[in-house]
Amino acid sequence: MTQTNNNMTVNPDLAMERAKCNFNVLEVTHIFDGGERNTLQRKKIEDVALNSGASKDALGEEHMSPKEKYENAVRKSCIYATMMKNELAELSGLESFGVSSPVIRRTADAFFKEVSPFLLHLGMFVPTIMGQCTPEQQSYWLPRALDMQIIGTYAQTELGHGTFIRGLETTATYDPETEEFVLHSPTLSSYKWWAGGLGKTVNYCIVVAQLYTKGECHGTHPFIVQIRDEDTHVPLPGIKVGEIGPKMGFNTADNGFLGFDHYRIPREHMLMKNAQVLKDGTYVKVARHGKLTYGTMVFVRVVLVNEVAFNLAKASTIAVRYSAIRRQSKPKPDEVEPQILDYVTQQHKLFIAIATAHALQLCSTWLWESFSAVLAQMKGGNTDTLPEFHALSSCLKAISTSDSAHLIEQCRHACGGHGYMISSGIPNLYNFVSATRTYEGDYTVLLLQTARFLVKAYEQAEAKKPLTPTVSYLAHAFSGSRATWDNSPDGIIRSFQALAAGKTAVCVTNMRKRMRAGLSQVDAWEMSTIQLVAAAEAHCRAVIADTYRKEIVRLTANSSPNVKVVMDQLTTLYLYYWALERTGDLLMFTSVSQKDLVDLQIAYEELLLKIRPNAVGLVDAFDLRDELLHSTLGSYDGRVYERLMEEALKSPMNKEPVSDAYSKYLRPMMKGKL
Ligand SMILES: CCCCCCCCCC/C=C\CCCCC/C=C/C(=O)SCCNC(=O)CCNC(=O)[C@H](O)C(C)(C)COP(=O)(O)OP(=O)(O)OC[C@H]1O[C@@H](n2cnc3c(N)ncnc32)[C@H](O)[C@@H]1OP(=O)(O)O
Ligand SMILES: Cc1cc2nc3c(=O)[nH]c(=O)nc-3n(C[C@H](O)[C@H](O)[C@H](O)COP(=O)(O)OP(=O)(O)OC[C@H]3O[C@@H](n4cnc5c(N)ncnc54)[C@H](O)[C@@H]3O)c2cc1C
Repeated sequence: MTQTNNNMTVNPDLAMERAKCNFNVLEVTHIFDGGERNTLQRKKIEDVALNSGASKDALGEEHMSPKEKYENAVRKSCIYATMMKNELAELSGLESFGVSSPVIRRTADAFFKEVSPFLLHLGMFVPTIMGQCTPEQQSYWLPRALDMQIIGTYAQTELGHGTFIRGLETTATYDPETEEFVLHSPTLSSYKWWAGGLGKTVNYCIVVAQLYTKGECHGTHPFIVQIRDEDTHVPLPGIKVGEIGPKMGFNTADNGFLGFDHYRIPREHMLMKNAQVLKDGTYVKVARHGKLTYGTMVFVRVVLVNEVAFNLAKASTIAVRYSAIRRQSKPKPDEVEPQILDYVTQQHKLFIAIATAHALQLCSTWLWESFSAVLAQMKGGNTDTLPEFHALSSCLKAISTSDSAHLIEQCRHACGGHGYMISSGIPNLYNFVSATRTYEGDYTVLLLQTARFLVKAYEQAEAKKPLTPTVSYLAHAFSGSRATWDNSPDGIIRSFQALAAGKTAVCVTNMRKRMRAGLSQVDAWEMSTIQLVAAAEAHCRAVIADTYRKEIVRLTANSSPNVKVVMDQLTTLYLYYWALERTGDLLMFTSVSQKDLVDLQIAYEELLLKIRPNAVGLVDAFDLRDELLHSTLGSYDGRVYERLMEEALKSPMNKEPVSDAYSKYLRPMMKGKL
């Protein structure tokens, strides 16, 4: 058991599940924390952040008005930020510890059922200062931002444009007379829209605007802009700012709008690491790659893979624990109603969620390490690996957010009616994660970025030129025969690669055909985009499967035999699941036969039964404290029905025996007096 409480009464079904788990849960926790030392450190941090009870609300957040919810979120953000500066900072010592560290995320999530109004400050404002400022600018802004003397956000998206950054309309025109930039919003569609914390919380923001100097436009560049008085918080003259209104989720994030009326900022407030405007207005390009100003977005895409893996782990913990205590139906009349976890269809819904949380977490660590390597190379002036990394981070961001949102919704389905309750915790998880599919680059748009890279790589392979590591499998795309099917894990990964190569080849062939028929290159590309998205998705699935498998083999090399077995079962389940989801593609691009697929389905079903006894152990190994789950259905003790009733009784609707609506409306209507 990874979470103990001596006085806790645990639901007997959950206790039974824990007793029959045949592997060492703590050993698996250590694997995913990156070692025992990290687990101990994380627990220490969680104890400091959560044991005081500061994360709790007197009244459930869901019963508050929007204004109360926001104020409560600010209150807790301030408590949390102060804790981060003091107690938590002192406890840090792990190499990866930082504002975006998964450890911080774990504790922060206990404070916020939705999100903190400081999310963009820590998630994008601070990283932009770190990534886009010159050393002098950094030494001025960073200490103030880290100390929370100023609070900022990242205002890039406008009413009219989000995806197409080059289409942004806000202008920053340099005036050499005063050595200032004049920020202006020329149209309604140029108003900044969406930035988190902008509505009411922040006093500064990064504004992305079209830079004009000496009458010439140099494209979009980032600026640091003060929008509210540092003392009174009143918006400064020339600034029009407000909150954008209720959303599906993120309702404590005060996403905002922002317009400028010829608003002046000092020249030094342009972030000048990658490009500069000199005092006389001369534009100087510093960076060797034109897209380095997009760096914060790339950073957040990397962070998001971890973010959604964590939220999927929460949803699967809730749904698996609930499925262990929930009994329903009577397939065998002489026996008691089974736990719903015993239904194979339920296992099919849930075990892939556990495996995906593992796969994405390991991919996120691997992606983070690749990112660090790319950054190190860029420090030395080498940007050669950036295109491959952009392609990789784009597709991993797209697929991880989309798969996680889908599987969190599947976890809700697995909890039946109770999963629909806000108190189950799942709706908030879904609302949060479904937004990640859109923000920081829409799903389709990012997969098309990966597809651009794949097509270029395919053409290189065709010309027998060397390929970068993540697409090296394309070299085998020209053998002329279909890939040989083999149901071993490595064989299935090779088939996924064959599928990605085959789909890319189809796209290239179709585009060439269309161009021969007279279409322009742009139109031929456009007509092929459905298939290009599918090719990029297939590529990404091959990358995830390969990384997951390799990392598990590496990380369990010294594990105990039962841990090795259960981790191997889960990776195999992941491979079988996706092979069975893509049978049509496998029939097109590999030698797989109908019999092979029937056999694979049976092997998959048998695997579900093997994993079943360890299901609760597997989610316990995520080691998510109850404070993080915010769930009546998923708490460690499994007291589901008691918690559901306790929460229902907290509803303000139950405060009065008879609602005012009775005397106002119901009674007059029923007595015919309305
Ligand atoms: C107390 C509280 C505690 C709280 C805890 C806090 C903890 C924090 C942890 C959480 C962390 C983060 C949470 C953050 C929440 C974020 C909320 C949301 C924010 C946002 O959404 S910000 C806005 C994001 N916007 C986007 O992503 C826009 C998407 N669009 C694009 O990226 C691009 O425009 C594009 C990719 C669609 C195309 O760009 P464009 O300029 O038009 O280029 P093209 O001409 O198409 O391409 C030219 C070539 O350039 C290549 N390219 C494009 N982008 C890149 C890149 N980034 N890097 C490298 N190369 C790039 C492109 O591929 C082309 O190449 P080619 O010509 O094919 O060779
Ligand atoms: C909760 C939330 C928080 C956000 N926070 C911030 C923030 O803090 N700061 C900030 O600057 N922004 C923020 N955003 C904005 C976000 O980054 C954008 O909404 C996102 O990048 C998508 O852009 P869009 O809204 O312009 O969608 P659109 O591009 O208009 O997408 C609409 C549809 O058009 C399709 N489409 C668009 N272009 C193409 C194309 N070239 N090819 C094929 N299909 C295409 C898309 O696939 C999609 O189906 C936030 C958004 C949300 C939802």
